[in-house]
Amino acid sequence: MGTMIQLQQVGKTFDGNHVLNNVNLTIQEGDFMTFLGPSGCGKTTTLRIIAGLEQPNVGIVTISGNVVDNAALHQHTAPGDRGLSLVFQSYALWPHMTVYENIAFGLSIKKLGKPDIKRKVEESLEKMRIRELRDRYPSELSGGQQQRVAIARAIVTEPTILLLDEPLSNLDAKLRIEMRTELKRLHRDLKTTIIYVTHDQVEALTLSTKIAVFFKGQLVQVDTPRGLYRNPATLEVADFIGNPSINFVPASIAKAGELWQIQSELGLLDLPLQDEPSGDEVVLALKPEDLHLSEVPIPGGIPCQIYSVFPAGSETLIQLQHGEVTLMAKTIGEADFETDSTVWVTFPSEKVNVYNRKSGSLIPQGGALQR
Ligand SMILES: Nc1ncnc2c1ncn2[C@@H]1O[C@H](COP(=O)(O)OP(=O)(O)OP(=O)(O)O)[C@@H](O)[C@H]1O
Repeated sequence: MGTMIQLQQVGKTFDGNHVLNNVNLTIQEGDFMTFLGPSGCGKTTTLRIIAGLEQPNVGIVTISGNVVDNAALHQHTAPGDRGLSLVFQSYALWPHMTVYENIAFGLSIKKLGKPDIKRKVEESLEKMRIRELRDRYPSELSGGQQQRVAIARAIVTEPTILLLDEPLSNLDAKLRIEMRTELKRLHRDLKTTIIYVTHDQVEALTLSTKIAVFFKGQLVQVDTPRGLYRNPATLEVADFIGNPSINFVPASIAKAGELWQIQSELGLLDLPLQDEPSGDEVVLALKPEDLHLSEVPIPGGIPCQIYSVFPAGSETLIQLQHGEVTLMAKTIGEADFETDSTVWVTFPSEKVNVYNRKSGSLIPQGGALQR
């Protein structure tokens, strides 16, 4: 798999405001790369720069080995000349054309024969499950139906790169999940490189092969969904990923032989770390699902008060109190815990993430051998 798209030190300012700073990113052929981050962090701007709709003020953009933007040389290749079929799902549908005609349009300008066009349009209608809408006009469609037509129109030309900006945002919860399945299958079947913008972490985690996380115009982490979920690179990312939010516990740290001894309200913890902490203050991050609750005292169990219980059908959230520390635990299924009763909490020490308190950066666990 070759490199499809590369951004080197890309920066963008709008009216003197830096909306992208020093973005370095490589997208491989066949990746399903999702840009994830809170509103206004620069995801769409990055996508538009790749498409050529926006010009970076700084940096170089390369597509399939060709430089398409070099800010220093004032070099800019127009969107249509980037040697790719770029398709924005958000492009509006043609109002005077039926669904069928909208989808067929891209093929007819490619001068495909009528029978081929018909077959391909029928296929993409089928894939998006909108066959019954083929003769309607866009004004006769719901927002979600329009989105599905737009995706069908995007995939019918079999582009090498598909750019999708929040394509499922208008769909209701059930349809969203169905369409996620369809998009995932599409990616597998078409082997297209997909770049996908969303602020929905579940969507990012379920669909992508890689996720690029943006915060305030900075690219803070590029990782697989699993890597991102297990080891968020900063406290900010850790706070953003996971529902309910991850638990943070301030702690102090000191070297103890081969290990590091970490002291917090939850007690003492000895961990191997790959790097030296940048000071003696750290923050521990514990995922709600990694906390195990016992109704009887167990060795190493931290006594906690049940503050509140939130049953949610398939899972139960339990808010716990230990001294000044509040913890959220998540268990699968129904759980009958009495409010104000005591439980004993344990967690696997290898699942704990340690962050430098000042810089917010992760100090990965593991000895030198695991580097
Ligand atoms: N044409 C423009 N002129 C001025 N400012 C702009 C322009 N386009 C984007 N911005 C600003 O750049 C920042 C990044 O915008 P961008 O659309 O890339 O964010 P985003 O992460 O995609 O957000 P959202 O999820 O809300 O779409 C925002 O502060 C936005 O207001």
